[in-house]
Amino acid sequence: MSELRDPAPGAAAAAAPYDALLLLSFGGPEGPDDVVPFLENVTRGRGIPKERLKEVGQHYFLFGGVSPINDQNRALLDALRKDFADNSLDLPVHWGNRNWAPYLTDTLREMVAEGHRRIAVLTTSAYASYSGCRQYRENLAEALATLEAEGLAVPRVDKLRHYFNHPGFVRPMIDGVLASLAELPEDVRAGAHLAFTTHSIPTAAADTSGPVEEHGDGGAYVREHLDVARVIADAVRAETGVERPWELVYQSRSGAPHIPWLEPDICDHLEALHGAGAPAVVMVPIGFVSDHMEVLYDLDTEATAKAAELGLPIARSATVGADPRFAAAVRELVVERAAIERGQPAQRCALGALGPSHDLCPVGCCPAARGAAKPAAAGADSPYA
Ligand SMILES: CC1=C(CCC(=O)O)c2cc3nc(cc4[nH]c(cc5[nH]c(cc1n2)c(C)c5CCC(=O)O)c(CCC(=O)O)c4C)C(CCC(=O)O)=C3C
Ligand SMILES: [Fe+2]
Repeated sequence: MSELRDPAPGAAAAAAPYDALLLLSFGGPEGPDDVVPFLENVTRGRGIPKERLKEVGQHYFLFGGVSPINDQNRALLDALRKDFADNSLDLPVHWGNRNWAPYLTDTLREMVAEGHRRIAVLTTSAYASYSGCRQYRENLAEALATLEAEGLAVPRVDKLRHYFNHPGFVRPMIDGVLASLAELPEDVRAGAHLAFTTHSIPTAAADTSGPVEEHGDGGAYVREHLDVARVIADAVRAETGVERPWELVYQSRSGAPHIPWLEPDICDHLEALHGAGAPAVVMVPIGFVSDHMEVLYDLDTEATAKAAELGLPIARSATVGADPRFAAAVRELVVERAAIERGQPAQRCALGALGPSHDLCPVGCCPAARGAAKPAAAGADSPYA
């Protein structure tokens, strides 16, 4: 079909050397019978207490055993395909997950069978950290090793740079905060605080997130989130003319209680804000790409119930999801990286103070906390070209 279109001059070559994009995500259960096996996939070898697993299973059962993440990814696939078609970027988009069907290895096997050899990878995780970056790179290496063992061609996979500060990721969230403020009762709107939230991770993982020179004191993970929070808070102030207190807080902690994770938790934060007389709060889930379970349960259910109990007016702003500006940002990231791989100049958009993130994770980036180091693809230490 694509041969029948009349591409804009140069557009057909804009993705070269890439011949496909892979959307790489977390995966989630599609019904009640999937919940326990899914949780086993997620937590294999990770030392999550049984009690916590039972509790998280309940979150999924509350939603009929269906994770919202799969439909979110289907919507993002549609948005990407539409954006690429509208902009004559002739690049097929495939989808594979770490923890549930469609599994990454199966998707890569199909892509190889279709003849794809040079694949750009977009993960549904915007920031540096072991869980959000290296673990996906390990999953890619494991999948490539499986293909190799099956005697199949091993494609080259390049992970697109972290997009936490890309305007196409940040601007929809700014609009989301403005919309949430408008939803609050008028008498508390001007005094509303902003609570930026992200996934808590062990402090040891935060401290070693990002390239080695960024390790220490929250590492790249905390620094990147603070930069995005500041950009959004500044833009909201510029738009509303109101200076609002804001803070970066955390949610969705798991792991054993004696291991320190990033704090404060959103629920404790709401309590503290209420105690200090804050009239209202907007929760801004900057750490998440779509409205998956962490957002729908931990914020929209648990934290929202906490606020109701306190009598604290609260709103939760939108994640980017399948926003067309995010789809366009992904196209820009592909075209940018493709130019770099061809040795040509590229436009690298970024808001905030940190600048565009690296293309290739350097050696020592986001190490795993436990066990021997596993091979990781799409980085300077990749065993694959
Ligand atoms: C940084 C980060 C992100 C954000 C970046 C990104 O998006 O990748 C994220 C996203 C997600 N996490 C998800 C689900 C889970 N995460 C868990 C456990 C953990 N997450 C961690 C970190 C992160 N997780 C960590 C350090 C653990 C401890 C165990 C380990 O070291 O691996 C567990 C086990 C039970 C529990 O919660 O304890 C579940 C079920 C889903 C799917 C939701 C859905 O189904 O809609 C999504 C998008
Ligand atoms: Fe998680």
